[in-house]
Amino acid sequence: MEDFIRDYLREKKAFFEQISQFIFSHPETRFEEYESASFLAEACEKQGFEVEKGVGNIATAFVATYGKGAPIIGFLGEYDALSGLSQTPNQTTYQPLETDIGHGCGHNLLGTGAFAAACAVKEYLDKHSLPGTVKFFGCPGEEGGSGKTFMVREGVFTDVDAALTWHPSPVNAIMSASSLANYQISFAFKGTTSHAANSPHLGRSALDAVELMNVGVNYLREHVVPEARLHYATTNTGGISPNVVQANAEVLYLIRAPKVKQVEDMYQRVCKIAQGAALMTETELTIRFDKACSNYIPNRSMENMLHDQLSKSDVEKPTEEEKLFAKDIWHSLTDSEREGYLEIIEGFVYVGNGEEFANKYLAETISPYEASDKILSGSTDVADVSWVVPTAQLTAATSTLGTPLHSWQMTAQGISSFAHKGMLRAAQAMAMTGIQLMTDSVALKEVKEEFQQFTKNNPYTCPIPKEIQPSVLNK
Ligand SMILES: Nc1ccc(C(=O)N[C@@H](CCC(=O)O)C(=O)O)cc1
Repeated sequence: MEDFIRDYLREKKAFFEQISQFIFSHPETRFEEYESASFLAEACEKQGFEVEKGVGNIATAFVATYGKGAPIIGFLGEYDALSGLSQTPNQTTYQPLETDIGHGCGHNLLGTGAFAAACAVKEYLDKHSLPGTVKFFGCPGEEGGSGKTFMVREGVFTDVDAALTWHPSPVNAIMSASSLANYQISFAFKGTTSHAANSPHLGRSALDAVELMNVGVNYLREHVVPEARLHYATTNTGGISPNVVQANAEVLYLIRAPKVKQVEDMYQRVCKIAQGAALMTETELTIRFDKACSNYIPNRSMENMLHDQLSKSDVEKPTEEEKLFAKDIWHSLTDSEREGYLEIIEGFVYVGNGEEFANKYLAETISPYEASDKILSGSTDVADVSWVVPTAQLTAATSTLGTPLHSWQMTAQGISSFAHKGMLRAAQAMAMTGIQLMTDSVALKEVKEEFQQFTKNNPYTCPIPKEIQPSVLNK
């Protein structure tokens, strides 16, 4: 089986690279991934999958299905990009492009790798006339959108027995840690315009309200759980004229903590601060819930399987050219980024002291597996899938050690030959685990029992209120 998967993915390397390149060169932000989603969906159709578009009431979400009956194994693919992260690929200096959007989190690789895994499983099922269904989930809006959380709420994953996914990074490891739950909410203040010099007493400044709210939240930070994170972006400053009192201003808050309940409590307190700011400035406050996601629930049985398969994965060694490119990327990082390279990979649950990386810029080894009880300081909507379907995720080395996510260097390496090798390594490990789950009923049973054990005592509630629909980025 291993040989079949490896050979299949090697043979189709150029095909998958071209898909990753297409997504990379059509970067689109949350819920506007029209080009990327149709390209991938069409590729699924051409491979013989049946495609249902617009699932979960999201235009850029889709499910591609192949096969018959149980078990149903799902691969989760993302393809959204980020604002502010455009960069000329394969360059080692900062060279943003005219378009502001770029693949600074490697989702062109993520989506394509998961698709490649689904294709490899399909080929294997075909060859051996095996029962079972493979599904590729086209999941939009991971960045600031929680697309999968909406999809979970709409029942898109209901019939799936197990789900697999991965994320690009500088190392090969099993992402066995939890992640932070979060809420994203917009606070809009409405005041009264006025001449800022002639009649300032008649104006009521919405911008003042935003500033006072931010000051209030700065004081809140001292009194929340230590893992909590509170970020904000001022999405409307009210205009560019200092001599006009700003009548409309808006701030978007991202509130994170290990548990949804903790996020909810902080959210209630942030709302009080916003109300206080409105009271102080005599402005009117409108609160709009934007999106939310849960904390990630690991499945140890599946992680063990995934680690065994990842350890069997085999890709071509880095070339001299790739090593030189990586060296230049390494030197483009700041001192703190280089010094903190271990911290970054520990965030992906790399286990070790880094000694195997001495004088190296690219990881070639597979990290030992550890059932981590850590909580990553980031969030992912894969978390909501993990509450309703047994889920496991790995990470594969696609970038130079020290490369932070959401950096121009991450975009710069997004379609490099090394990144594509990592993408195919991830596809191999996921496909082999998928087949194992489909053919070894004892293994699947163990995975499902562990999941049921958890859900029995921890029922899932979607953190996004019923009436909230996905929305595009406020540009
Ligand atoms: N394996 C990973 C999965 C997600 C991320 C990540 O950066 N996620 C965004 C998602 C934010 C959101 O939930 O809106 C973040 O934490 O800021 C990082 C590594």
